[in-house]
Amino acid sequence: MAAVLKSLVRKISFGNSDSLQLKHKTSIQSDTSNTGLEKKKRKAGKEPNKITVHHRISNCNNSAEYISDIENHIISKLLDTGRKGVTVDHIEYVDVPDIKAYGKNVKQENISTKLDKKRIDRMINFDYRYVKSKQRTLHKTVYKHEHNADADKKNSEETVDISYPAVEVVGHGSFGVVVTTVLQEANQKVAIKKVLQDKRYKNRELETMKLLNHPNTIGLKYYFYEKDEEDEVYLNLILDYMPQSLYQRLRHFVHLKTQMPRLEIKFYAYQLFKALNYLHNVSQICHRDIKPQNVLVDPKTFSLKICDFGSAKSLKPDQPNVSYICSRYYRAPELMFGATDYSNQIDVWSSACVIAELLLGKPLFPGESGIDQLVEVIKIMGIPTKDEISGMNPNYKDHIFPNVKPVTLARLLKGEDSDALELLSKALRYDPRARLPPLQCLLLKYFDEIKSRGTEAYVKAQCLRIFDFDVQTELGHVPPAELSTIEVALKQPVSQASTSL
Ligand SMILES: Nc1ncnc2c1ncn2[C@@H]1O[C@H](COP(=O)(O)OP(=O)(O)OP(=O)(O)O)[C@@H](O)[C@H]1O
Repeated sequence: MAAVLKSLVRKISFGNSDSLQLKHKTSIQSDTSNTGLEKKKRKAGKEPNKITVHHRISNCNNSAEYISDIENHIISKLLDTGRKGVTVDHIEYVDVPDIKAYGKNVKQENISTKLDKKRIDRMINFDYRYVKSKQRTLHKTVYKHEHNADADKKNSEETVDISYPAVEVVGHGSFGVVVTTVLQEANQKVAIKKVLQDKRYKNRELETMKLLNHPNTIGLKYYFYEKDEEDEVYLNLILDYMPQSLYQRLRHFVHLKTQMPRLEIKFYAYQLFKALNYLHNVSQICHRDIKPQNVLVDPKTFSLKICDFGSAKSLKPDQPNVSYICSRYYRAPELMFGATDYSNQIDVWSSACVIAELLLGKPLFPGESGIDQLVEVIKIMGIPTKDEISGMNPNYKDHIFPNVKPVTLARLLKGEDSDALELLSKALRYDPRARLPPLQCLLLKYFDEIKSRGTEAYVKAQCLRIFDFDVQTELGHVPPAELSTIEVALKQPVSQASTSL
């Protein structure tokens, strides 16, 4: 089977032109010769200089990973050749192999139907224009972002000049490209996220990032705008650099057919909830798209920072919010029930899904569609009770559910210690009001291991300063009567904390 996997070959064809072709909407075709676009180009005598890339994928677990692999391949090709104005015309399926999914052989007889068409369309229509040659040094005048803790004073917006060699693409999503580079003045590695700016609106991601100042959220250093030849404005966010996303880190272990070390998971889980406590209570922001791709880590130090605040929002109790947010596998059930008055607790559900995925090596609820997502949740968590449904969305009347005997979290996690199960079962409650808030998650027994003095884990935790909480801000929402107990419990195992009180 390995041989078949290794020979997974895809053909990617793209054309080269100085004028922009990216506004064209093309569709995926197994044969380009008869597409409307091809016919049009031939008629106009503008057949672009065609290149076919044979792309060899060594391993591939799912369609998203497969597409992202192709995308990265195209971008590195563009960087190598210094090409501009490239359009991906089509993706052609050459071979249909069996694919290994999380260690199991899965027959992918019809991969083209399994691929997420939206994602392929996005890639075909993706703007590759600003992928520039590796060689040049860029000089920019940028706004320097300095967080001002004093809420009355505005964040400073002085401009400074920076320069950096052009870039290496590390990732891209629906809204832009992320590249990494080194700022020459400070010899500092950074990531630059470039997004198309809708002139009619303030960019919410920039506004959100200006509010943030926490070791577990990605920091904004500078930002600048630039225009392309078509007068489109792009916003560039210059961010703290982190070596990997949790998605990449997990893939590393899956490919090695090993598990992510349990202690490493614990460090990430702790910092994830610590970041949520800050976002929800200090910045008053709900991230709304927690997923492994949006959690960045440094596997050497185990430090963690949440990124991508493009969907983040300050939720106000009297204002409705869209329920079609958050990536499918990580979507809280109240969103699937169409709630528009949901709370910050949707992030707790998503984070628990991420932690479960690290433990299991595969997504906990891998729904294939919006509705299938709820079925996946019910398969493990069981059918929600009437009260739970009302806690998610009191207006939801349609109560027909598949009659399934739940697998249960306990059975799914039977190899894990009971403390991990306690954390997940308290964070994965249907009713968001019963779901444990982030600060309470940090007090669970699961985290005692990293609080035990004299251990290596404790030394690592001290280096990361993960037990440092700002009492005024991060613990500002704690009732005064509970503050000292919680402060102690955050720093040492709960049993020790209670004996010292
Ligand atoms: N500061 C950073 N340091 C290193 N890599 C980063 C950084 N920010 C983002 N990345 C990489 O780029 C990817 C995409 O970033 P981000 O999620 O912010 O973009 P996006 O366009 O909003 O993506 P999506 O639409 O998929 O949510 C991340 O998954 C990560 O791999």
